[in-house]
Amino acid sequence: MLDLFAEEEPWSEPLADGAVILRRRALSDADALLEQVAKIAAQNPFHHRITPGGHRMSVAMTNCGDLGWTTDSRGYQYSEQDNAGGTRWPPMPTLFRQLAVSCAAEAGFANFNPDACLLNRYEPGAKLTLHQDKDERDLRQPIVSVSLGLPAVFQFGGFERSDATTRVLLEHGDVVVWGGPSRLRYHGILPLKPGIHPQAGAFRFNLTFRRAH
Ligand SMILES: O=C(O)CCC(=O)C(=O)O
Ligand SMILES: [Fe+2]
Repeated sequence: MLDLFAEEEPWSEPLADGAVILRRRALSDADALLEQVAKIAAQNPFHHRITPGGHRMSVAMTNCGDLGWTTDSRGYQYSEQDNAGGTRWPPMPTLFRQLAVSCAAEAGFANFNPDACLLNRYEPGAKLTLHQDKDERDLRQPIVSVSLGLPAVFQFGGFERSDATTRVLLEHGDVVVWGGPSRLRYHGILPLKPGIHPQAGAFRFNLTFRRAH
C-alpha cells in the first residue's frame, strides 16, 4: 500500500564538478543530530562572533571536535579552545562523524577524516555572505555541510566573489558536499525567512565538517 507518510528516499543533485547535494540524506538521523546539537550548546553556547573587521555575525556559532573555527580581532583561526569560554570543544559525536564520513564517500571523497565541526545557528534575517572555506590546511579534503530546521537559500558560486552563483533551497536533512575542483568555490546563505520548524523551532542549524589541521 502507498504510505503517504513514509520518509522520502534520499536522492542526489550534482551542483558542479566535485560538488553534490545529497537530498534528505540526514533526515533519518535528524532528531538524534538535533539532540546532540542541544547537548553541545549546553556545554559551549552559541555565540555571535565578532569578525576581524569588527562586525557582529548574524549567525551564532559553536563547535565540536578537536578543533573549532573561531574569529576575533586577530583574525580567523582553528583553535583547540573556545575563546569565549576558554574550554575545550566537546568531542565530535560518533553519529556526526559517521554521517560526515559516509556522505563524503558517497560524493566521491574516500578517507575524509574531519577534526572540526562548526555548528551554525541561523535566526530569521541571519545570513552568511559569500566566502571561501580556506582556513583548512589540507584542501584535498572536502567540506560536508548538513542542514537542519528551517529552509534556507544556499548560493554556490565560482572562484571569484563576483562570479555568478547558483541558488538552491536547502531543507531539513539535506547534505552538501564540495571538494576537489570545487573546494574553493564561493558560497553563502541568503537571509533566513521566519518560520517554525516542527523539530528545530524558529532556527536553521548547519553542521559543517572540515579537516582543519
Ligand atoms: O550554513 C550553511 O549552509 C553554510 C555554512 C558555511 O558556509 C560555513 O560555515 O562556512
Ligand atoms: Fe563556508
